[in-house]
Amino acid sequence: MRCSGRWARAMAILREFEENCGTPIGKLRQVADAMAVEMHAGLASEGGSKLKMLISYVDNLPSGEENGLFYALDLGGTNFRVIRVLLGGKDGGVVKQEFEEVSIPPHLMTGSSDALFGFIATALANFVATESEGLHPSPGRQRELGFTFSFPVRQTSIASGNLIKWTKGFLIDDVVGQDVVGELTKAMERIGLDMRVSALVNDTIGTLAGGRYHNPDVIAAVILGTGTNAAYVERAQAIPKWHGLLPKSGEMVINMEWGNFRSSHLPLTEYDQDLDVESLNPGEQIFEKIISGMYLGEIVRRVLLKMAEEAAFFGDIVPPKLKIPFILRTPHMSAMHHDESSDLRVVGSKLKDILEIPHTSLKMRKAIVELCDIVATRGARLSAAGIVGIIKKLGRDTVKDGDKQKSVIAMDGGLYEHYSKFSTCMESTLKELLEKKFLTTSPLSSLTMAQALELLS
Ligand SMILES: Nc1ncnc2c1ncn2[C@@H]1O[C@H](COP(=O)(O)OP(=O)(O)O)[C@@H](O)[C@H]1O
Ligand SMILES: O=P(O)(O)OC[C@H]1O[C@@H](O)[C@H](O)[C@@H](O)[C@@H]1O
Repeated sequence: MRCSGRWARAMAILREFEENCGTPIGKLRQVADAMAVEMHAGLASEGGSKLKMLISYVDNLPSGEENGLFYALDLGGTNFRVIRVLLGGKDGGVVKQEFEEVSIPPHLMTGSSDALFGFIATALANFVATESEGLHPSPGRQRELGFTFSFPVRQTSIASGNLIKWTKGFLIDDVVGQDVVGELTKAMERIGLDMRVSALVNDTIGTLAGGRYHNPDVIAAVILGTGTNAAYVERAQAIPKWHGLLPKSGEMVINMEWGNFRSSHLPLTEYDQDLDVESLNPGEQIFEKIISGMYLGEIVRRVLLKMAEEAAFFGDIVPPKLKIPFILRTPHMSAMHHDESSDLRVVGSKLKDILEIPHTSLKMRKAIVELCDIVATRGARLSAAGIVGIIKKLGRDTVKDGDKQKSVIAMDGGLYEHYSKFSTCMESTLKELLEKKFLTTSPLSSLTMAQALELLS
């Protein structure tokens, strides 16, 4: 009786959580509409919305005919990458590329500016030293560097911008408000590395530019990695807060910083509130905290902890490791969620290896997989609603009769790339949102909305 009472209590906790995470199609439509409204508000004036809608100064996207040797570095929320690429012009495409990826030492995320940028400059110098034959710049030509920086920056030009705030797991006070290109340039000079930063872009804009290099129909980009964000191509005339010269192209890429989106329609739970309060940036990045890779595993841990504390889900003793924030990472959650074995042995091994919970029954493991599915489904469906918000803002959510318009969204990020149940759910939700919309407007169009919208990884 005691066990069955505990089991019932644990299942009640799980059912309540599932209820509060619900994303019925009507709610997703409200989220999409709210995203479009906030986009307009963020373009109208500085501070007009939680969406910063940052001007990127990128008003000319790649044509695919570029040529030459280029270096890039990408500072993300978890990984740091250095890349060199030789582009071969119209017919040559990407002739050769080499890259190295390193995990960012956690202590650098909360240390000093000199330590972080010194680490970056040194890694870059080491990479430049490995240039192989055929990958040298033309004699006398300074090496140029594209700097992809995955944090909100108020750009002051294509190659300069001041950090607005840190997000994800970073918190380095002496960089906030500083020009991150200046910080990197000083670090490169300190070690005698002769390179010029010719562009500073957010990683969503890098993804959009990379997508457009291959496909002229790319109009937006979404990152689902450690954090989440989106960028898209806006008409320069549609940016009231922009008082600069109108670009020749008539276009301006906008970094939405959609991770900071907030709406009363978002299905937030007590676990999300607690996670936010205890985070490095309380009150900020709420959308990011319920859909991106840094946080999904942590949400699962918090629900399991409540089930353990209030329903003795793992027995009379609450497993000590279960109390450690962020000990359960999203890749661990993903492995459990994708466990196809009949006895859910992957779930069992993760619980044993990560949380030191050696014995679990099959029905416990099934409940844990169900919990992973609830968290991932909410994140995936909200991501799709965000994309539909962009499409709606651009007036591309309906296809006029006979119109062959294609809207391609460039996708990137380790969560999207590796968590297949997440990305599959996101894509099916997009179809659900667009097909329904399509059927209520003009069912005779040559393209269904789902066909008119394509995701490019
Ligand atoms: N196998 C996986 N399953 C689910 N999520 C994953 C997996 N591997 C990585 N991730 C998520 O992707 C994030 C890394 O994203 P990535 O885009 O590679 O780097 P960054 O966020 O530093 O730019 C990790 O923080 C993690 O949350
Ligand atoms: O590539 P990452 O680390 O997942 O970053 C995605 C997004 O993470 C958010 O936290 C940042 O504010 C964005 O600027 C960034 O684009």
